[in-house]
Amino acid sequence: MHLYYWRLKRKSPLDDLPGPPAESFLLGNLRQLMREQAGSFDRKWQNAYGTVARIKAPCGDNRLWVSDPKALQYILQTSRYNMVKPYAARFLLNSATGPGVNGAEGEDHYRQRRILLPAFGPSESRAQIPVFRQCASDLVEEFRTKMESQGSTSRDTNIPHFLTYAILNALGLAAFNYNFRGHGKDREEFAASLRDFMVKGFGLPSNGKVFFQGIMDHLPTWALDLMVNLPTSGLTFLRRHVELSNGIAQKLIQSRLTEEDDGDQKDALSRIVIANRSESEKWRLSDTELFLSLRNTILGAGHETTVTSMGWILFQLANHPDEQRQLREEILAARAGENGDDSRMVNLDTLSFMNAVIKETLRFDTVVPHLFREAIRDEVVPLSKPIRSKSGKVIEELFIPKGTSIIVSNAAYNRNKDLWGEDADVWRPSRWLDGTVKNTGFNVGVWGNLMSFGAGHRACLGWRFAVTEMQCFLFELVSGLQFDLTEKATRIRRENCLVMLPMVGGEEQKGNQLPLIVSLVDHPKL
Ligand code: HEM
Repeated sequence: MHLYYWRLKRKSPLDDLPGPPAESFLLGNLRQLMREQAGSFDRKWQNAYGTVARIKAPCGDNRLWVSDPKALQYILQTSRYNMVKPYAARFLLNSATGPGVNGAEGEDHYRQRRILLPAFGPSESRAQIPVFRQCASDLVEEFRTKMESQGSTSRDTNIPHFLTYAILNALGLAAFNYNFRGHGKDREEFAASLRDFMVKGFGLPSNGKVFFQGIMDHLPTWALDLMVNLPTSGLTFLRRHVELSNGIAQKLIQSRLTEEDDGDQKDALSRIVIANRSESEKWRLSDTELFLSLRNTILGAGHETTVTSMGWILFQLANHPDEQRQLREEILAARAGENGDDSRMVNLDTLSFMNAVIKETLRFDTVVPHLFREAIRDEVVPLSKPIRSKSGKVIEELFIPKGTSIIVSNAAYNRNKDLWGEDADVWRPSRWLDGTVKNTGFNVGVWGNLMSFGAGHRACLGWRFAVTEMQCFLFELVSGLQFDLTEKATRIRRENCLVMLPMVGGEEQKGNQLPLIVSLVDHPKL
C-alpha cells in the first residue's frame, strides 16, 4: 500500500497535460467512463481538450486518454509488444479463461495469430456467404411462419434476443461446421449465457467495482488470484460461462484434431487445424493452445460483438425510415437480378448504400468504445497535431514513462470532426458516398479507417468474417422485414459493458434490450 501511495505521489509528465478534474478522489474520472452512457464523456473531453488528455483514476493516479490518429497508429501498430494489454486484465483473463490469443503477448501472441488469421481472410470469409445468407433467411422465414400462425403481420421484438440464435447458428456452421439447431438444450443454455455474459460479467458496475478496476494494476498477483476465486454473482456467472464454452468447444474441437484432411473442409476450424499440422515445430501450436485460442476467438470474441452491431444497425434504420426505404430499394433491385439463382448471387461489396449503412453505424455506435494498453518501456508517441500543455509548452511528441496506463478512445476517434466531417455527431450514411469522409493520410483502422475493429497487430481477427456476416444478415432481413421504433426504443441507453449494449432507460435491471416493431415487408406497419 505504501509503495502504491509512493508511486502515485511521483511526479508524472502526464500531470502537465490538459484534462478534466477528477469527479472524486476515490474514483477519479472512471465512473464517468464506465457508468455514464458509453462514449458520452469521451466526446465531451474531445470537444474540451482535443484528442489527447490526462484523466484521473482512483487516488489521483493518471491515465493517458487518447484518440489522436497518429498516436493510435504508434500505440497500436508501431510499438508492437512494447504497448501491452494491462497486466491485471491479462492476468484475470488468463486465469479465468486460459491463455488464448486475446490474453497472450509477445511471441506467444504472434504464433497464435499466425495460425488463426488465414482462416478469416477475404476468400475464406466470402466462402461463408451461402451459410450466412441461409441462416438469415431462415430467421425471416421463422418470423413469417410465426406471424401467419398468429394471424398477425408484426410484433414488438427484442432485437438482441431475436438475433442471438441465428447468429450463433451462422457462427457455428461457418466456424466449426456445427449446427446448433440440432442441439436444443445445449444451444439454449449456451445462447442464454452468451446473451448475459457482458451484462452480468461487466455491466453497470457499482462504485466499488469501478474503484477496484481502477486500482487492480497495482495489486500483486496473489491478491488478483484471490479475486478471481471470489464467490460474487458476476464471477460465479463468468466461471459457469467458461465451463459451458469449454464443454461446447471440447466437443467441436477434439473431433477435428484427429480428423483426416479430405481437402473439402470449408469451416474456419478445419482450416486452422490443417494449417497448424503443416507448420514447423517452432510455430506450431500445442493442442491446448489451439483449443483455448479457438474457444476464445470464435465462442468468446465473435458472437456478442456481431449481435450488438447488427442490433445498432437495425435501431438506426428504425430511427431513419427514409434511409431504411433507400436501403430496401437497393437490396430488392439486387435481389431481382439474382432471380433466385445461386450462381447469380450478388457481390455484396457492390451494394454501396448498404455498406455505407454498416460503416456509418460501426462509426456512430462504436460497440467496443475503449481499448486498454500499458507501456512496458519509456516511449515517445508522435501526435498528428501539436497540443499545448497546462504550463504553456507546445508538445509535438509525447513522452510517456514506462508503466503509463493508456485508454484508447475508439468512441472519440470515430466521432473526430477532422476525419468524418463537421456533422460527425449525426448518423448519416451518405457521408461515405459524397466525399465527406476524407483520406487524411493516417491509416489506422482495418475497415474504412474506423477504430471499430481496433488496429495494428491486435486488430480484430474476425473483422472480415463479421463484415460479411453483417452484409448477409442485413441483405436478408431488410428484404423481408421492416423495422420501426417502439415507445421503449425512444428511451434506449448505450451502456458500457466493455461492449456497448442497448438498455431501456428505467429498465436497466432487465439487461440487454432493444425493442423494435418488426413487420413483414409485404405488410409494413404504417
Ligand atoms: C462487429 C463485430 C465485431 C467487432 C465490433 C469486433 C471488435 C473487436 C475489437 C475492437 C478488437 C480489438 C481488441 C483490442 O485491441 O484490445 C477485437 C479483437 C478480436 N476479435 Fe473482434 N470484433 C467483432 C467480431 C469478431 C468475430 C466475428 C471474431 C471471430 C470469429 C472476432 C475475433 C476477435 C479476436 C480473436 C480478437 C483478439 C485479437 C488479438 O488480440 O490479437 N471478432 N475485436
